[in-house]
Amino acid sequence: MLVIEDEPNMRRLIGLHLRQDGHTIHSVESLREAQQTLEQQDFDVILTDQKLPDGEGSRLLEMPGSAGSTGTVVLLTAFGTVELAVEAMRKGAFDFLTKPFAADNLRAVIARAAQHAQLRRENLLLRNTVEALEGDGEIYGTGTRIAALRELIRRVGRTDATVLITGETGTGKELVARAIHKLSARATKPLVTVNCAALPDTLLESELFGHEKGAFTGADRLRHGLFETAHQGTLFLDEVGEMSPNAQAKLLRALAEGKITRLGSSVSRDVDVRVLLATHRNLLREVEAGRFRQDLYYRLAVVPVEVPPLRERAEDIPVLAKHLLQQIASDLKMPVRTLHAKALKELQEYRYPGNVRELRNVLERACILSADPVIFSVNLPTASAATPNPAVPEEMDLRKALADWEKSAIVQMLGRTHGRKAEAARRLGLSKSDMTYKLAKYEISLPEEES
Ligand SMILES: Nc1ncnc2c1ncn2[C@@H]1O[C@H](COP(=O)(O)OP(=O)(O)OP(=O)(O)O)[C@@H](O)[C@H]1O
Repeated sequence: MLVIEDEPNMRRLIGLHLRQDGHTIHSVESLREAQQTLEQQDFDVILTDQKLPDGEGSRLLEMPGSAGSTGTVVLLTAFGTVELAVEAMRKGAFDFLTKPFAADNLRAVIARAAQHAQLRRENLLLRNTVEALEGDGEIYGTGTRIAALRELIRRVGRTDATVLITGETGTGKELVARAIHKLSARATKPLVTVNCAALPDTLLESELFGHEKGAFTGADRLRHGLFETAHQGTLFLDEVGEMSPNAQAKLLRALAEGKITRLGSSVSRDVDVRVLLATHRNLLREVEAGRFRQDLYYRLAVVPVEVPPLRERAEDIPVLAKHLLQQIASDLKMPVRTLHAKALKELQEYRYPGNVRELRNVLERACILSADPVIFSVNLPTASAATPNPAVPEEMDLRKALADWEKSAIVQMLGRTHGRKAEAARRLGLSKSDMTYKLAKYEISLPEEES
């Protein structure tokens, strides 16, 4: 609790009564001191005298970033100023007490205020839990790579380390972030997620760090940044590779010093936030290209967690597919479909440029289209199926990539046809002379009798 009262006797009396009820109390004597304290720290309940040496206590309700928005405010008013108190309640004060008051009265009002603050906190928590329940949060998979990932999550979960989660799109990076948060000591505090790619530069900054009223055109009121919202909890910055240099500099400061500054403000605030980040980019390459700050990279990459692409863990597909089919059935309110062995085989041979998210889409389509409770065949996008790795990197030599792919397709097909050139050419849709030309071009040699 924060108590703002300039009369020493009254301050002592209030402290005496409330400490008896187990409240922890911080006292100040003026509005100015109160504001400074509130800039550094949040309180559940704020009990303020209305008549303070430097102004009216109810002004706290209007000050940026203070009482009204973060704590439950109770006003102490002199006898005869009840109208003032009622007006303050309209502005968001929780209750008021008229001096002189009975100790019991004080304790009862503060107890209710504390309960209100507690409810508010629980409400926030509940909202987080509901969000987390959207998926059951479990990372499905039976393979060794998923087992290693789970083990790593368990280890970093217990710490407060900044974790950089990398992996292709749809591999489950957000799921990993949720799992880490859930295992941490911050699990009962908020997990706040921001997609850095979804917001333009300046908006991202004000979203993360907040802004004061009037900080820029359109900033018509104070806004708390998500760093403040995530106080004592976890902030998950998705697609961090897309951050502008400006935002990167501010993020670096927040991580290095544990302080943030709202746009348009000169006051820096302490924040206690654990940061998790994800990107589908190779950040080291972004550093080399001068698009990502090196100092920030080294701060982020303390504990890298890599989520492997789905095509490298086909052994996980049976379990994942089963789980996703149940999820789909419940989402679409339809009976659970099962997979025929043939369909499962098709799924395990596909390369999934969109990873688990794509697997889910494929299954959802199959569920909707299949009249049978058993899915015999899934409709996989053939164009991508024939492409070696459709996730296009930041820069590439397309001609070389195509040549490599062509060579690899020919070698694979020759393997399948046990080196029979004519058969391989037929299956690849090539003429015999084309095939001869390409074998020479790629220096593919065949056993004498076959070539
Ligand atoms: N191992 C897994 N077990 C269960 N569900 C998974 C698993 N991996 C991914 N999913 C599901 O796949 C979908 C995509 O996962 P998620 O959003 O975490 O991917 P992402 O890597 O963060 O994607 P992006 O890079 O596009 O943000 C989600 O619905 C998630 O629940």
